[in-house]
Amino acid sequence: MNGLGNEIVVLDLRGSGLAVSGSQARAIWRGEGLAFDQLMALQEPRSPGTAAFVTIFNNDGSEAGACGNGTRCVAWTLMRGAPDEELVVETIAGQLRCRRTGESAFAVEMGRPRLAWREIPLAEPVADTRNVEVCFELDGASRTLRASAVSMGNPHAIFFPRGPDDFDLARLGPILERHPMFPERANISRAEILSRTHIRLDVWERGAGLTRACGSAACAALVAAVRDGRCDRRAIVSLPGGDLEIEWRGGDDMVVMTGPVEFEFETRLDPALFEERAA
Ligand SMILES: N[C@@H](CCC[C@H](N)C(=O)O)C(=O)O
Repeated sequence: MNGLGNEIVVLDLRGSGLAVSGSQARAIWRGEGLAFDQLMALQEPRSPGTAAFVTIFNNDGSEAGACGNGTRCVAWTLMRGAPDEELVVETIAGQLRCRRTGESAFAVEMGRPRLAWREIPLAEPVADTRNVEVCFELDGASRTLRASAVSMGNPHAIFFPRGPDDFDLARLGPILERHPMFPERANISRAEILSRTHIRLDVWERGAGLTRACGSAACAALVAAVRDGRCDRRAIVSLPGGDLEIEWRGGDDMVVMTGPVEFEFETRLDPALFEERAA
């Protein structure tokens, strides 16, 4: 499947008694036609009232606590052929309520943003996480950039450069993703405020690189823009793959992401094959 071109494999392991490891996820990514940005592995629910437990892998085999585009794909998969219009899934970061808003469109309550330095996490105390100083060497010269850091269940650093040419994401993404300030690495975004209700966003994803869209980054970017007083609480976030609507609700602090999904194809995997490839 894909969510705005963010390539997602939904692997339904419910009822199989199987689990997938990081090295198996990497092996699946090498399977023919299966290259993904994220793999969403569905397992039996762990908490009452939830439809499935979802383990999220990036294509480098690392695990993530959140994936907005992938969660919409999971909602589509779980609601397929069922009359349900709403369900809750669980990840290591918490429970996410998903609601159908159109034939192939879903709204996901992505959780409350975590803004304290320990929660993101950052490597050292930072009083104002809207203004995190990141120093590094590039071409033999020292550079300092400032990011707004937000966790949406996964760590995000949002940069607001003067113009897109001031921030070469393909070059800076891999350096900043692994910067010592981000002990669990970070998703790196370049954001441009087009108006109070419109943000343009490009994302270098932790564990996956440049992608056409990243739902949790879109949420983090709106939160960062609202914290700076630059955007209203509801805005369109335009990514290379298309638009997401993001709202950071004032009442309950919840961030809600709404957008489409696309089904591409379905196949069956032989677990033995991927055991061999992972070895
Ligand atoms: N594509 C995702 C984010 C996936 C996880 C991320 N790369 C991480 O490691 O935190 C999205 O749509 O949110």
